Amino acid sequence: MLNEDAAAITRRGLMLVLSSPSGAGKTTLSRQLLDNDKQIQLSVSATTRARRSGETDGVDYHFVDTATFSGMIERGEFLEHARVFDHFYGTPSAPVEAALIAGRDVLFDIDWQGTQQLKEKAGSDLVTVFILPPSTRDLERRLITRAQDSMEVVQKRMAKAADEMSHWAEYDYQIINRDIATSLMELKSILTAERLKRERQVGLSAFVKALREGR
Ligand SMILES: Nc1nc2c(ncn2[C@@H]2O[C@H](COP(=O)(O)OP(=O)(O)O)[C@@H](O)[C@H]2O)c(=O)[nH]1
Ligand SMILES: Nc1ncnc2c1ncn2[C@@H]1O[C@H](COP(=O)(O)OP(=O)(O)O)[C@@H](O)[C@H]1O
Repeated sequence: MLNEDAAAITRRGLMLVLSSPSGAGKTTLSRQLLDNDKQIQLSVSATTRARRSGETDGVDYHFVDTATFSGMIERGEFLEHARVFDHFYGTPSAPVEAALIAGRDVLFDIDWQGTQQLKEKAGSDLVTVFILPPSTRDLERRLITRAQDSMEVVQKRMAKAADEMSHWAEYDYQIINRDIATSLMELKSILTAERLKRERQVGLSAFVKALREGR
């Protein structure tokens, strides 16, 4: 490798997990991160929940029925899957494996149950971030202003928020999502620092060897 190749040092792809109580802002943050950074791609989950307006099948989720979801479990197509609220959610393995092999990073918007399963499988490839709302009132307001769920579903999500937030300390990083621009900057900083970790830059020894040999 030549010294001019510093930008091309082989790097191991990482798996960035975002979790939060529903409504704290992880979908908004994920979309902005994906728009800002072409090295990371979203792991598109399969779900049995109904599509919301503004969501696209195959982009935000693969919307499937329960029979299709069960078939995917039986064929071992999921890296992890869990029941959240009244629906099933799962991460298809194949796209994740392909991205990591190609040295690309993968973003996961999954709950604490999925995060625990991924931790067992992926170990140090995993970087986990928990998003907290600034207050309970803000969380409720965000769920209501999103206007995608009935009041009954909003109440269900609020009732589950305390339970979800109890898992905050299982994550590597915590971001309090007051304003989106600051949260995005914090998330990008985490990603940048994690990419620079020695163990992820697998091409570094060869690069330094070439530097030391004056090549
Ligand atoms: N374990 C697991 N959780 C998922 C997956 N996809 C989404 N989730 C989680 O399911 C929960 C509900 O997601 P959703 O219905 O989109 O509502 P949201 O909370 O408003 O984003 C969120 O906590 C997501 O992070 C998945 O593939 N696996
Ligand atoms: N920092 C923020 N300040 C104000 N509103 C926000 C912020 N982050 C997200 N929102 C709004 O809150 C609602 C819920 O956000 P969303 O990203 O769908 O949350 P989640 O994916 O965690 O359920 C959306 O209407 C979004 O526009």
